[in-house]
Amino acid sequence: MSTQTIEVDGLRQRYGDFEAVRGIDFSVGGGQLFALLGTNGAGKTTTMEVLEGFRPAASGSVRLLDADPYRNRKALRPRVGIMLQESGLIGDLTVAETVDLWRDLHANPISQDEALKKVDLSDRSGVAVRQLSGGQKRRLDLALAIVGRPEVLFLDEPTTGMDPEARIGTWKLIQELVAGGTTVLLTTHYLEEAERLADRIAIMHRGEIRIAGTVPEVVSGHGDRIAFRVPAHTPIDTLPALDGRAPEITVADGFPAARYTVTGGDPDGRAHRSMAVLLAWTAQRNVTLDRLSVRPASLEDVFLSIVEDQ
Ligand SMILES: Nc1ncnc2c1ncn2[C@@H]1O[C@H](COP(=O)(O)OP(=O)(O)OP(=O)(O)O)[C@@H](O)[C@H]1O
Repeated sequence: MSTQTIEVDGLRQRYGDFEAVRGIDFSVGGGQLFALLGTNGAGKTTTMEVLEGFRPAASGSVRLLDADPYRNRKALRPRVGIMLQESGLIGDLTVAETVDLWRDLHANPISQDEALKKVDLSDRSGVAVRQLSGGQKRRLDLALAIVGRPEVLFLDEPTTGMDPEARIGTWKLIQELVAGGTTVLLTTHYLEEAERLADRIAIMHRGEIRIAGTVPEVVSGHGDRIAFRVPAHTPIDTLPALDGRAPEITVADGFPAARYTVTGGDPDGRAHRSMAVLLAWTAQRNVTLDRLSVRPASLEDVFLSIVEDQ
């Protein structure tokens, strides 16, 4: 018996000759939220579809609630909530009728009122689905996914198309569900969403998981960033190499801007030693650096370094 609610070992998936998922491993414990991030076409939805039982694993092993999700799809269905990337809502039904239709599929659903309240659609209950905005349809999709009190929730880009207020409301709801013990697998293109919600993340690219862990684990080891602008006409070709790297120079509004990535060489102080070298250079030349900033690598920096590194 597995202690993990979701377990993926060596999963591979093909469409004809094209291998969309190339041997990935991850697991998600009960009451945890795991976020799959990645480029378009990285294989996130394909991975989720295997876990949802829509298709068998071509190779490798996938377990959901200690069962094979494809073979045991019928038995697992009442325990699982699914919010697909594209919804299959019926345009002629009202919001309330749609929720009731889904409630009828479950043994112990939450009430219609509660479902609509959770996604802030109570005032739209009598409106035909076709008249909802894109963001409101996403919220209805979420209500349908949680109506049966699922133990595991699959959310494929849940907040795409939502305005900032709806997105924050949705994050709050997801956090409440996780706090109540629901296990969530989420895909998203919003790095902030993953940072806010996820216990652990994985960044996928071209069918592979390139890095995984908690957000601090994922960004650690990717160094500090030093950035600044210098006055026009400063001899930037004399800027020192820091941590063995020349600066990346761009010109914005007529001012040369420099950026360094500092990854090592200063175990206890990170960018401190590099900063000392840089400030010595400014003192020698009597140059004042404008908008000088030093910060640790962000999730976006790590994401871009993975995507740019073909
Ligand atoms: N039914 C299909 N037939 C053929 N190829 C497919 C099919 N579904 C997906 N693919 C291909 O498999 C790859 C992975 O697609 P998938 O939808 O899993 O990616 P994703 O990471 O979810 O992307 P996105 O962020 O754009 O939603 C893509 O190159 C896609 O074109």
